[in-house]
Amino acid sequence: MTVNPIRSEALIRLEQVAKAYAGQDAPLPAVRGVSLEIARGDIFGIIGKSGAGKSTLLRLINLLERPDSGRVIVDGRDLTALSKRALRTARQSLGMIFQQFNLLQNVTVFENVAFPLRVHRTLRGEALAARVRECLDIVGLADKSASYSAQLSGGQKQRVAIARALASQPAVLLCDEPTSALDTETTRAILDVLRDINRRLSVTVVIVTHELSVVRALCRHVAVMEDGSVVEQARIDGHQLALRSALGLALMREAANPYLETA
Ligand SMILES: Nc1ncnc2c1ncn2[C@@H]1O[C@H](COP(=O)(O)OP(=O)(O)OP(=O)(O)O)[C@@H](O)[C@H]1O
Repeated sequence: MTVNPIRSEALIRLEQVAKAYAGQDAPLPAVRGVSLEIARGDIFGIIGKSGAGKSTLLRLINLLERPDSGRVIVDGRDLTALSKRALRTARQSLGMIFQQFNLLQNVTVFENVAFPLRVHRTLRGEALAARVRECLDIVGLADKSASYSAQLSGGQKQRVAIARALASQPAVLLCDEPTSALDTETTRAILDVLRDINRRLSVTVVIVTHELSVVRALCRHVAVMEDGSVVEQARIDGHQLALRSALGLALMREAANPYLETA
């Protein structure tokens, strides 16, 4: 069952989005007609076990995956109805970060952050340099501008990726398992950065994770996914989260006893 709590203002609205990948004999459904709303300014978690369709759902929001059916509405615009060119522009308001950081290896931190601004010709010269410095400052890496990715720790790499995602001043930051490659302490620091960006810059954060502790620490709302469907949505109040679905209860049991964790 998909529950849709009433929200003040939906920045992101998914209407019955479905996506199947080509299989050997028949298409393999990854997301099965999901509808949900994410409010402007929210920090929204998507949790579930491996293969549940979380990453696919996230990639449907910026149309990195195009839905087979359904509509993706961001800030009142139906992305599925846009031309390629209009979609390229619309995507600039949807920043994204990944588990493996996806930095360019052969250029400096500065050039990594400058990359989207150069590609989209948003800024140049001193204005571009000022924007890059501003973004590196937000993630606490102002002193690493001239470093290369190989010289950085995992946490620093993810900070650079966040700075790069912020360069185009997005309204939304889509985060695909951003802390799964990081240790506990670094995870906490990256979650602090994401919380700070949400609060100070009013960026709406959508985060895919298989860790309930990440949802508890960071999110205000969560959707639980199982086998391509959202089986439950819940609000997190002061880090308190009570899930009721069978999967939600299992996730809570596993989080209480990490040795059981299988996600
Ligand atoms: N590019 C692809 N081509 C074919 N099948 C895919 C592709 N991407 C995902 N799938 C399949 O779609 C289903 C959902 O995958 P998805 O990565 O969205 O799940 P997930 O919940 O994010 O899992 P994980 O936590 O392991 O990343 C899985 O069965 C997966 O094997």
